[in-house]
Amino acid sequence: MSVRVDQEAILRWLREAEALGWLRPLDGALAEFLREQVPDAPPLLLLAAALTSHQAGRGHVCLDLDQLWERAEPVLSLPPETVDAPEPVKSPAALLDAAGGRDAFERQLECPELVGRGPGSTPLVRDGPRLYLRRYWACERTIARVVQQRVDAAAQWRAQLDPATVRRWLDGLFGAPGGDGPDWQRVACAVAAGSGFSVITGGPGTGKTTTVLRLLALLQGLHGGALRIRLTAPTGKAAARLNASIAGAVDRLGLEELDGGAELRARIPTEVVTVHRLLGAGGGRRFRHHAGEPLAADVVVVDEASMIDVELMAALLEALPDGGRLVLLGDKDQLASVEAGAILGELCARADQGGYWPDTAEWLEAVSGQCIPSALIDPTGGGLDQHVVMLRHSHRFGADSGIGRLARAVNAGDQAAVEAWGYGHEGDLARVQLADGEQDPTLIHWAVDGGQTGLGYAAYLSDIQELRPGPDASAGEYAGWASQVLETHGAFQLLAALRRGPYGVEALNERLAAALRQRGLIRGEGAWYEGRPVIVTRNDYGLGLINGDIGIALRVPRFLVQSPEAGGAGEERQKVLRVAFRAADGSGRIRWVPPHRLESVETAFALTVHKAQGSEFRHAALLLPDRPSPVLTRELLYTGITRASQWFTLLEPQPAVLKAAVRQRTVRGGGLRAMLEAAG
Ligand SMILES: Nc1ncnc2c1ncn2[C@@H]1O[C@H](COP(=O)(O)OP(=O)(O)OP(=O)(O)O)[C@@H](O)[C@H]1O
Repeated sequence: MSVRVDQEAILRWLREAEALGWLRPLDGALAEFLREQVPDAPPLLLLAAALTSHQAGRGHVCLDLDQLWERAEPVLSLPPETVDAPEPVKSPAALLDAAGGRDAFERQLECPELVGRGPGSTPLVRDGPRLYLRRYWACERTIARVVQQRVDAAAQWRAQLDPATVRRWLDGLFGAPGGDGPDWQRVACAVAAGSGFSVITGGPGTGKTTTVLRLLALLQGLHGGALRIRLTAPTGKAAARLNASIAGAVDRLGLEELDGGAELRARIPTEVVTVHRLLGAGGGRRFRHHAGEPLAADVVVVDEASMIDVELMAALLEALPDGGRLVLLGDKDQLASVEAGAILGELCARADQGGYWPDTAEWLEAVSGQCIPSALIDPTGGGLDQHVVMLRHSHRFGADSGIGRLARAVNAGDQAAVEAWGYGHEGDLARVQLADGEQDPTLIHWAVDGGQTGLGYAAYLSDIQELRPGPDASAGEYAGWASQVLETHGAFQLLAALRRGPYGVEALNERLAAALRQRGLIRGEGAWYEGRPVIVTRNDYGLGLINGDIGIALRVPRFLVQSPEAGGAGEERQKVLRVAFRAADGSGRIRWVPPHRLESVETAFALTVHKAQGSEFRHAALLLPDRPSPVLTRELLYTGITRASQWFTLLEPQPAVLKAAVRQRTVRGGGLRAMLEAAG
């Protein structure tokens, strides 16, 4: 039975949902704005607009109406982070039902002044079962158009290559082909060499970086070293990380052994910039480079492409010159961008199955010498699938690695394998039950002492005391100390799925600080104390800090941070608290920042998995909450597990939560795939 749900009832619900923190003020403001534009706007349309905006704020480009009707709660993640809606606020699903079901809802979305079906100026766009804010629809359309142009031009790109020459180069770079099954790294180089647009996806340690560097050597080899190549990553953190590792990775390629290898090496760039910098971010929203002023680049490589959002991707694709080649690298199974868009996931939707056409497989064999397994050949595959390669072998986590096995099982949704994982510590994995809920001292034992691994926070806090430079130490010695403390700190990280509640990072940070104080590992009250680890939550160009940077508060002599050359004694040697950050340029230099200058930082004893994306720790411990939550998904678990390079610990109060999380997929609304299929 339907009840009357009028505009006032909807707007009241939106205000209540906002007061509860379920929706952002922006979401309700959109509904109010639409009502001002069209005073008799259908009430459910106002609700749908607010929910579309809510989805955009949570990383969804659109509101998928089919999914909304199937399972509103996980799709909207409402009520958030808790399972029960406090009475008397209805869940949105109950509200929709009360309003008369899907037919009534669909009828109310027919409002041409506010909802368009394509290009135009309405604030909302309806495309199939998807409802978009116009801006996101336009971005997705741009991405689909540019990708489709390049997919359509595949034959021309391949025709420019002589298969025998490519094969010779690949043999030089990879050695003669051999081994069981195809070497997907070679296949990836072949796919990307024969295409203006390609995607190389793979889990941790599958060799994405190594492969792309070989690809660049191949392309430079084929073009006489004349290509202008740009390396880029969506976040400053990811760019800095690649910057720090790329020179070493180029060295390991062994290019010197090739004819002309030294010149080739010199033609492979090692500088990685953010996509914003590449495009020339100014003060406003427009970039310096766009369709009318394309980038001066022949090849653009985007690392960590799973973290790129639709707006940035659309801007990048528009700025790509016609003959420019784009290569996206990333792990399709990781959590997607926090901003709107799960582009890599959508582009790689069929990467596991291959979907290569027989003539693609034939061409790939001719140029790479690798035979594509018949299970991955499909004459009905999509055009886009011919441009996607998945690296399937991890060089970091071999068959005997527990972390690798667990990550694969979680990723595949293999509940039996996950359930078979018993409590205890074996090899590189530990599964620990917290019998006494969030107050269980075992949690502190693992976070502070690292359990059997010995890698917990006590290690860096001890370094602070034990390695502290003597009274006459130089600025360089202080920097060396800070560098060591940051290094030891970076070996361990406690991760949590949630922000709020007893198992969320906020409560954990407080609990850990109290436990460390009790142990005498940190001293002093107040917000700032020596040893406080902080994470930067917003880019601060003035200070040269980027979102995701981690620093540690340390006591240093005043002279050091005011005028390092001055030296000094007595008064001058008085200690002040400064936060030590590693400079982002990969130089390892230490920057000392006064705490009061840091406007957007949070304590980092515990981090959400989202925040830790793009980082890696020797030991990562993931704490699950005591009951299922819409945010606790397979992708979140996988991303958490793969942050660990040597040891992974799962801390859980309730074994059922892990099982539920493995079953639950992150639902991302997005129509890129549908747009490409419609165009192809
Ligand atoms: N074909 C290969 N043979 C042997 N070792 C390899 C091969 N490819 C990569 N490696 C090694 O595996 C490790 C991981 O490689 P790489 O850093 O390229 O992977 P990635 O996928 O970029 O990793 P990440 O998870 O950091 O993104 C490196 O030590 C690299 O030298």
